[in-house]
Amino acid sequence: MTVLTVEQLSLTRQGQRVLSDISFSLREGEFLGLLGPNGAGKTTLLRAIQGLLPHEGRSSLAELSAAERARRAAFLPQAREVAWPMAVRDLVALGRLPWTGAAQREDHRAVAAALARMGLESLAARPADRLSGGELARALIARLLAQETPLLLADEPGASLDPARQISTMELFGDLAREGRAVVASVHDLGLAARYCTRVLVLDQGRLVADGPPAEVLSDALLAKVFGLRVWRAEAGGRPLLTPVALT
Ligand SMILES: Nc1ncnc2c1ncn2[C@@H]1O[C@H](COP(=O)(O)OP(=O)(O)OP(=O)(O)O)[C@@H](O)[C@H]1O
Repeated sequence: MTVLTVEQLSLTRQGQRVLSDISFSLREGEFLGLLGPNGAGKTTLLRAIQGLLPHEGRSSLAELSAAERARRAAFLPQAREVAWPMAVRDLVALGRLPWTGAAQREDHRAVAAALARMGLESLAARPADRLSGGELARALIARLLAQETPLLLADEPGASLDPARQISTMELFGDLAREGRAVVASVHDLGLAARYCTRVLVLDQGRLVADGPPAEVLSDALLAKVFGLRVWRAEAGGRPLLTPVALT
């Protein structure tokens, strides 16, 4: 089933074309990596498809009412900050607001499951402004999970996480996709994207320059042209492994 349709989406900010004619659709079961150099338009696209920025063209998600959109899609923004010193458990429970907005049994289950999935049980009562950067990042991912939406949108979910937690987060998103949800994540680590995403979109200066399975899309020619990189390649368990080794 299609969970998101984006058609000819374009966006201009302060006279500059930031996104040009982006079209793609996403089905349940897909873990889509949004790739591109700094300034390529990844954050702008993640926000525009939710209707958070005025744009031309269409996004099926942006057309929904705010309440319905919150039941369809959860969003992890790039900024890892909390405005109040609320307990981690309460921060994660904010993900439940689109559903009941009250402390129902289902909300407690979803919050507990999200805390457990991010290994945060022992920090649940800690005020969120007294967490390390990586712990706060995990709490915000737990809030994303607690929303229990068919579609998850995450802007650099690996930012601030140690290498093992970056891997476990990518594995978690892969598991969610296999369970029938759909995930879109902007990712700078090409190795992680190649290994865990089922599909990648590559943006370059606001244009969609490639869309497909990582093993096909992340060719030497594309990586050199878009990222200015050479990579070392191997394969493990049927999945591509790649590590940037030099600037071209
Ligand atoms: N508020 C703004 N006003 C004007 N231009 C903006 C604004 N925010 C971002 N831009 C521009 O839009 C373009 C795309 O930015 P965006 O943040 O979407 O890139 P990105 O691919 O997410 O980059 P990064 O990898 O650095 O996070 C950039 O050229 C940026 O300078």
